[in-house]
Amino acid sequence: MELTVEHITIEVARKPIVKDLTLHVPDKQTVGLIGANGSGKSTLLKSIYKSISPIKGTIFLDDLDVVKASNRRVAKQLGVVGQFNELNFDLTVEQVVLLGRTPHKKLMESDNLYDYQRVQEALLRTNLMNYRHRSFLSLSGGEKQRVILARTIAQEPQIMILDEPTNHLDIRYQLEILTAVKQLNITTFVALHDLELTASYCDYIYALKDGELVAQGTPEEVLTESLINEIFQVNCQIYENPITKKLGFHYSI
Ligand SMILES: Nc1ncnc2c1ncn2[C@@H]1O[C@H](COP(=O)(O)OP(=O)(O)OP(=O)(O)O)[C@@H](O)[C@H]1O
Repeated sequence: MELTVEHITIEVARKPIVKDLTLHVPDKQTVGLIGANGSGKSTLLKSIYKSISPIKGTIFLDDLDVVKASNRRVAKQLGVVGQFNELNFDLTVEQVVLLGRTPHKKLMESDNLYDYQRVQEALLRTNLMNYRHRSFLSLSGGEKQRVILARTIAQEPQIMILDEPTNHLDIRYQLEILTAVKQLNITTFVALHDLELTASYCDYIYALKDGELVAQGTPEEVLTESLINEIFQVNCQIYENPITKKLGFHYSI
Protein backbone atom coordinates (compact mmCIF):
# COMPACT_ATOMS: atom_id res chain seq x y z
CA MET A 1 0.00 0.00 0.00
CA GLU A 2 1.31 3.45 -0.84
CA LEU A 3 0.66 6.80 0.78
CA THR A 4 0.35 9.89 -1.41
CA VAL A 5 0.02 13.33 0.15
CA GLU A 6 -0.47 16.22 -2.29
CA HIS A 7 -0.44 19.95 -1.60
CA ILE A 8 -1.59 19.58 2.00
CA THR A 9 -2.08 22.72 4.06
CA ILE A 10 -3.08 22.39 7.71
CA GLU A 11 -4.03 25.20 10.05
CA VAL A 12 -4.21 25.00 13.80
CA ALA A 13 -5.85 27.89 15.65
CA ARG A 14 -5.97 29.74 12.30
CA LYS A 15 -2.20 29.51 11.93
CA PRO A 16 -0.71 27.56 9.00
CA ILE A 17 1.38 24.75 10.51
CA VAL A 18 1.88 22.56 7.41
CA LYS A 19 2.21 24.47 4.16
CA ASP A 20 1.45 23.06 0.72
CA LEU A 21 3.29 19.84 1.37
CA THR A 22 3.59 16.95 -1.09
CA LEU A 23 5.15 13.57 -0.30
CA HIS A 24 5.01 9.92 -1.21
CA VAL A 25 5.64 6.75 0.79
CA PRO A 26 6.03 3.78 -1.61
CA ASP A 27 4.72 0.29 -0.90
CA LYS A 28 6.63 -1.54 1.87
CA GLN A 29 9.22 1.23 2.25
CA THR A 30 10.23 2.81 5.56
CA VAL A 31 10.18 6.58 5.16
CA GLY A 32 11.36 8.91 7.91
CA LEU A 33 10.20 12.41 8.83
CA ILE A 34 12.65 14.67 10.64
CA GLY A 35 12.47 18.25 11.85
CA ALA A 36 12.96 20.41 14.91
CA ASN A 37 10.41 20.63 17.75
CA GLY A 38 7.36 22.46 16.48
CA SER A 39 8.19 22.04 12.78
CA GLY A 40 4.82 20.34 12.13
CA LYS A 41 5.68 16.62 12.09
CA SER A 42 2.90 15.50 14.46
CA THR A 43 0.39 17.80 12.78
CA LEU A 44 1.18 16.27 9.39
CA LEU A 45 0.94 12.72 10.76
CA LYS A 46 -2.36 13.54 12.51
CA SER A 47 -3.86 14.58 9.19
CA ILE A 48 -2.89 11.19 7.72
CA TYR A 49 -4.55 9.29 10.56
CA LYS A 50 -7.58 11.60 10.50
CA SER A 51 -7.16 13.23 13.86
CA ILE A 52 -7.05 16.63 12.15
CA SER A 53 -8.45 17.80 8.79
CA PRO A 54 -6.35 19.66 6.24
CA ILE A 55 -7.82 22.85 4.82
CA LYS A 56 -6.36 22.05 1.40
CA GLY A 57 -4.89 19.08 -0.44
CA THR A 58 -5.43 15.34 -0.72
CA ILE A 59 -4.24 12.24 1.14
CA PHE A 60 -4.57 8.82 -0.48
CA LEU A 61 -3.81 5.28 0.70
CA ASP A 62 -3.63 3.58 -2.69
CA ASP A 63 -6.97 4.81 -4.09
CA LEU A 64 -8.67 5.38 -0.73
CA ASP A 65 -9.35 9.08 -0.16
CA VAL A 66 -8.40 9.47 3.52
CA VAL A 67 -9.96 12.90 3.97
CA LYS A 68 -13.36 11.70 2.73
CA ALA A 69 -13.32 8.10 4.04
CA SER A 70 -14.76 7.11 7.43
CA ASN A 71 -12.42 6.59 10.41
CA ARG A 72 -13.33 2.92 10.43
CA ARG A 73 -12.52 2.46 6.75
CA VAL A 74 -9.10 4.06 7.24
CA ALA A 75 -8.43 2.11 10.47
CA LYS A 76 -8.83 -1.16 8.56
CA GLN A 77 -5.70 -0.24 6.60
CA LEU A 78 -3.73 2.13 8.79
CA GLY A 79 -2.21 1.62 12.24
CA VAL A 80 -0.88 4.40 14.47
CA VAL A 81 1.68 4.50 17.26
CA GLY A 82 1.45 8.02 18.68
CA GLN A 83 3.62 10.02 21.05
CA PHE A 84 1.34 9.83 24.05
CA ASN A 85 -0.28 6.53 24.85
CA GLU A 86 -2.42 6.90 27.94
CA LEU A 87 -5.72 5.14 28.62
CA ASN A 88 -8.28 6.60 31.01
CA PHE A 89 -9.47 3.19 32.16
CA ASP A 90 -7.58 0.09 33.15
CA LEU A 91 -7.33 -3.06 31.06
CA THR A 92 -4.90 -5.93 30.97
CA VAL A 93 -2.15 -5.86 28.36
CA GLU A 94 -3.93 -8.63 26.47
CA GLN A 95 -7.20 -6.67 26.45
CA VAL A 96 -5.45 -3.56 25.14
CA VAL A 97 -3.83 -5.54 22.33
CA LEU A 98 -7.21 -7.15 21.52
CA LEU A 99 -8.60 -3.63 20.96
CA GLY A 100 -6.45 -3.58 17.83
CA ARG A 101 -8.97 -5.97 16.26
CA THR A 102 -11.87 -3.48 16.69
CA PRO A 103 -11.80 -1.96 13.17
CA HIS A 104 -12.32 -5.44 11.72
CA LYS A 105 -15.34 -6.29 13.92
CA LYS A 106 -19.01 -5.55 13.45
CA LEU A 107 -20.96 -4.00 16.32
CA MET A 108 -21.24 -6.54 19.18
CA GLU A 109 -19.34 -9.20 17.21
CA SER A 110 -17.40 -11.32 19.65
CA ASP A 111 -13.70 -12.07 19.42
CA ASN A 112 -12.83 -15.34 17.71
CA LEU A 113 -9.86 -17.68 17.48
CA TYR A 114 -8.31 -15.66 14.64
CA ASP A 115 -8.42 -12.50 16.80
CA TYR A 116 -6.72 -14.27 19.71
CA GLN A 117 -4.08 -15.69 17.37
CA ARG A 118 -3.30 -12.17 16.09
CA VAL A 119 -3.01 -10.97 19.70
CA GLN A 120 -0.67 -13.82 20.61
CA GLU A 121 1.53 -13.15 17.59
CA ALA A 122 1.67 -9.42 18.38
CA LEU A 123 2.64 -10.13 22.01
CA LEU A 124 5.39 -12.48 20.82
CA ARG A 125 6.77 -9.98 18.31
CA THR A 126 6.99 -7.28 20.99
CA ASN A 127 8.34 -9.57 23.74
CA LEU A 128 5.28 -9.04 25.90
CA MET A 129 4.01 -12.58 26.50
CA ASN A 130 4.98 -12.41 30.17
CA TYR A 131 3.09 -9.16 30.59
CA ARG A 132 -0.22 -10.23 29.11
CA HIS A 133 -2.14 -10.40 32.41
CA ARG A 134 -0.59 -7.20 33.83
CA SER A 135 -2.64 -4.05 34.22
CA PHE A 136 -1.79 -1.56 31.46
CA LEU A 137 -1.81 1.39 33.87
CA SER A 138 0.82 -0.27 36.07
CA LEU A 139 3.37 -0.39 33.23
CA SER A 140 6.33 1.93 32.70
CA GLY A 141 6.27 4.41 29.81
CA GLY A 142 8.44 2.16 27.65
CA GLU A 143 6.36 -0.94 28.41
CA LYS A 144 3.19 0.98 27.49
CA GLN A 145 4.80 2.02 24.22
CA ARG A 146 5.47 -1.63 23.35
CA VAL A 147 1.88 -2.59 24.20
CA ILE A 148 0.61 0.12 21.85
CA LEU A 149 2.87 -1.24 19.12
CA ALA A 150 1.51 -4.75 19.84
CA ARG A 151 -2.05 -3.40 19.57
CA THR A 152 -1.17 -1.86 16.22
CA ILE A 153 0.41 -5.11 14.99
CA ALA A 154 -2.74 -7.04 16.02
CA GLN A 155 -4.72 -4.59 13.88
CA GLU A 156 -2.93 -6.04 10.80
CA PRO A 157 -2.52 -2.69 9.06
CA GLN A 158 -1.05 -2.38 5.60
CA ILE A 159 0.55 0.92 6.53
CA MET A 160 1.84 2.14 9.87
CA ILE A 161 2.29 5.73 11.05
CA LEU A 162 4.62 6.21 14.01
CA ASP A 163 5.20 9.49 15.84
CA GLU A 164 8.40 9.28 17.86
CA PRO A 165 7.88 5.58 18.69
CA THR A 166 11.17 5.40 20.58
CA ASN A 167 10.13 8.02 23.15
CA HIS A 168 10.45 6.54 26.66
CA LEU A 169 12.41 3.55 25.40
CA ASP A 170 15.85 2.52 26.60
CA ILE A 171 18.47 1.82 23.95
CA ARG A 172 17.71 -1.87 23.58
CA TYR A 173 13.99 -1.31 23.18
CA GLN A 174 14.56 1.54 20.72
CA LEU A 175 16.31 -0.97 18.49
CA GLU A 176 13.81 -3.74 19.25
CA ILE A 177 10.75 -1.66 18.46
CA LEU A 178 12.13 -0.41 15.14
CA THR A 179 13.32 -3.90 14.22
CA ALA A 180 9.87 -5.32 15.05
CA VAL A 181 8.26 -2.68 12.83
CA LYS A 182 10.71 -3.33 10.00
CA GLN A 183 10.04 -7.09 10.19
CA LEU A 184 6.34 -6.49 9.50
CA ASN A 185 7.44 -5.54 5.98
CA ILE A 186 4.64 -3.02 5.52
CA THR A 187 4.63 0.61 4.39
CA THR A 188 5.89 2.75 7.27
CA PHE A 189 6.03 6.51 7.80
CA VAL A 190 7.86 7.42 10.99
CA ALA A 191 8.79 10.70 12.70
CA LEU A 192 12.08 10.33 14.57
CA HIS A 193 14.38 12.68 16.45
CA ASP A 194 17.35 10.31 16.63
CA LEU A 195 19.24 10.79 13.38
CA GLU A 196 21.34 7.60 13.75
CA LEU A 197 18.16 5.55 14.07
CA THR A 198 16.72 7.44 11.13
CA ALA A 199 19.82 6.70 9.04
CA SER A 200 19.77 3.01 10.05
CA TYR A 201 16.09 2.25 9.56
CA CYS A 202 14.80 4.54 6.82
CA ASP A 203 15.01 3.97 3.06
CA TYR A 204 14.11 7.60 2.37
CA ILE A 205 13.76 10.76 4.47
CA TYR A 206 11.72 13.97 4.35
CA ALA A 207 13.01 16.96 6.34
CA LEU A 208 10.54 19.53 7.59
CA LYS A 209 11.24 23.10 8.69
CA ASP A 210 8.49 25.53 9.75
CA GLY A 211 5.87 23.34 8.08
CA GLU A 212 7.65 23.12 4.72
CA LEU A 213 9.78 20.40 3.17
CA VAL A 214 13.40 21.52 2.93
CA ALA A 215 14.99 18.24 1.78
CA GLN A 216 14.17 14.72 0.69
CA GLY A 217 16.20 11.71 -0.42
CA THR A 218 18.17 8.79 0.94
CA PRO A 219 19.77 9.17 4.40
CA GLU A 220 23.13 9.98 2.75
CA GLU A 221 21.55 12.64 0.56
CA VAL A 222 19.51 14.34 3.29
CA LEU A 223 21.54 13.97 6.47
CA THR A 224 24.35 16.39 5.65
CA GLU A 225 26.15 18.61 8.13
CA SER A 226 24.72 21.73 6.50
CA LEU A 227 21.11 20.50 6.52
CA ILE A 228 21.37 19.40 10.16
CA ASN A 229 22.79 22.80 11.02
CA GLU A 230 19.97 24.49 9.13
CA ILE A 231 17.07 22.61 10.69
CA PHE A 232 18.36 21.92 14.22
CA GLN A 233 20.70 24.93 14.67
CA VAL A 234 23.59 22.78 15.87
CA ASN A 235 27.09 22.17 14.61
CA CYS A 236 27.37 18.63 13.38
CA GLN A 237 30.13 16.32 12.33
CA ILE A 238 29.23 13.17 10.42
CA TYR A 239 31.29 9.97 10.48
CA GLU A 240 30.79 6.34 9.58
CA ASN A 241 29.53 4.45 12.62
CA PRO A 242 32.06 1.58 12.92
CA ILE A 243 29.41 -0.89 14.17
CA THR A 244 26.42 -0.17 11.95
CA LYS A 245 28.52 1.10 9.01
CA LYS A 246 25.80 3.73 8.68
CA LEU A 247 25.93 7.44 9.40
CA GLY A 248 27.04 8.58 12.86
CA PHE A 249 26.71 12.12 14.25
CA HIS A 250 28.59 14.36 16.70
CA TYR A 251 26.81 17.54 17.77
CA SER A 252 27.79 20.78 19.50
CA ILE A 253 26.20 24.19 19.95
N1 LIG B 1 -3.87 22.89 19.40
C1 LIG B 1 -2.91 23.75 19.08
N2 LIG B 1 -3.06 25.09 19.29
C2 LIG B 1 -2.09 25.97 18.95
N3 LIG B 1 -0.92 25.61 18.37
C3 LIG B 1 -0.73 24.31 18.14
C4 LIG B 1 -1.69 23.30 18.47
N4 LIG B 1 -1.20 22.09 18.10
C5 LIG B 1 0.02 22.33 17.57
N5 LIG B 1 0.30 23.64 17.59
C6 LIG B 1 1.54 24.28 17.12
O1 LIG B 1 1.86 23.76 15.85
C7 LIG B 1 3.28 23.69 15.69
C8 LIG B 1 3.67 22.32 15.19
O2 LIG B 1 3.41 21.37 16.21
P1 LIG B 1 3.72 19.80 16.00
O3 LIG B 1 3.28 19.11 17.24
O4 LIG B 1 3.13 19.38 14.71
O5 LIG B 1 5.30 19.83 15.87
P2 LIG B 1 6.34 18.62 15.88
O6 LIG B 1 7.26 18.85 14.73
O7 LIG B 1 5.64 17.33 15.94
O8 LIG B 1 7.11 18.91 17.23
P3 LIG B 1 7.80 17.91 18.32
O9 LIG B 1 9.10 17.47 17.70
O10 LIG B 1 8.03 18.85 19.48
O11 LIG B 1 6.85 16.80 18.63
C9 LIG B 1 3.88 24.05 17.05
O12 LIG B 1 4.33 25.38 17.02
C10 LIG B 1 2.72 23.89 18.00
O13 LIG B 1 2.84 24.76 19.11
